[in-house]
Amino acid sequence: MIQLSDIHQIYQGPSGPVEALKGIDLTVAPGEVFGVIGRSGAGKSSLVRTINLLNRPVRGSVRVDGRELTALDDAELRAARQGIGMIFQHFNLLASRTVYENVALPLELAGLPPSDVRGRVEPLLELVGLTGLRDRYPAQISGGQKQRVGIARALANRPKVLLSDEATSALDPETTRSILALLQQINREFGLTVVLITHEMQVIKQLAQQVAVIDHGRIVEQGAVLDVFTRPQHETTRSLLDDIAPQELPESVLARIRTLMHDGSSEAPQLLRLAFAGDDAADQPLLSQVIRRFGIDLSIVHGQVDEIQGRPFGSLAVLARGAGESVASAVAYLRGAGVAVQEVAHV
Ligand SMILES: Nc1ncnc2c1ncn2[C@@H]1O[C@H](COP(=O)(O)OP(=O)(O)OP(=O)(O)O)[C@@H](O)[C@H]1O
Repeated sequence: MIQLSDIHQIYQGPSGPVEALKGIDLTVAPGEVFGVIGRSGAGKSSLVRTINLLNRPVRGSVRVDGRELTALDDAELRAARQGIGMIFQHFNLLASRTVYENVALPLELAGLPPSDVRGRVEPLLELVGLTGLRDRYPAQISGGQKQRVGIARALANRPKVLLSDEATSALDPETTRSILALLQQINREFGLTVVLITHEMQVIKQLAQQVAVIDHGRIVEQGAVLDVFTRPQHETTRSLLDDIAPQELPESVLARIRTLMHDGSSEAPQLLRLAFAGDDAADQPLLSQVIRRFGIDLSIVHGQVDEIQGRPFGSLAVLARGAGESVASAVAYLRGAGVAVQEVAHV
């Protein structure tokens, strides 16, 4: 649905050129929710605004729904943009227009007669739960309600793609969850392709199926959310994941592990960090299997289990103790069963 190839963006800053995007390649499949995450200044806004050419790259190709947008003239681009809705962090509503009139605006601009406009706007207000607030002005509704207006307006032209530029960053956690649930409903009901940018892993966790991590204008890691969460490869990904799943063990736990590791027994235990995701690895009694099969002892020293879009995702720190190669064999067995195992050498 979306294909970005070798995208470069350079801005003229006060102290010289700023290279904001340095050769981005990205493919988003139809109907997918694709998240782009990065720290402030990484290039997220520049990237998402490239997809509808609000931001025209200095180099590279932007293909959306089979069309090369960079090759279109102004009129063609305006028409193509009707297929790409967008929502914003600060909602960008017109203060002088009511909720209804804000949602109607893109349809009026597209030249639809008022009766057709009504036929489109009313179901959209119902979809986003704002029918009762249709005559209010933006100043008279909450932030979450403003974003619902933004979503209804973005859907007015029945786009195939929805771009979300930090759409929940100005909202509290509970309102964020309800807006993300609405976006998920829209993605499922209409098969809309969604590209969202965020600096919060929580947003990726709740909504995205695929994720790309952007750092200093480059994609440093990308893949299915479950894979990236269980096997983060890049330092930036690990530090972003820290917000929802701490990558380092707390000092109090490390102190306990040090005591257990030096308790004077003949076999020094090995500290293992296990990360599992998805139904297969989580549902099997893997720990009891390796204990029986390889005759090892396992003590769980730390752990947490969470959920990504209804699928289990968790991490455990265990001390494994066994004779000869038994722990190494158990590690190989766990890896074979889809568990990411990290052998921690120094505590
Ligand atoms: N119009 C501009 N002129 C000059 N530099 C810019 C312009 N827009 C963005 N930049 C710079 O380009 C880089 C990427 O900015 P961008 O806004 O895309 O990042 P971001 O990841 O969205 O950050 P944030 O989350 O803080 O908005 C930053 O160094 C920023 O300062």
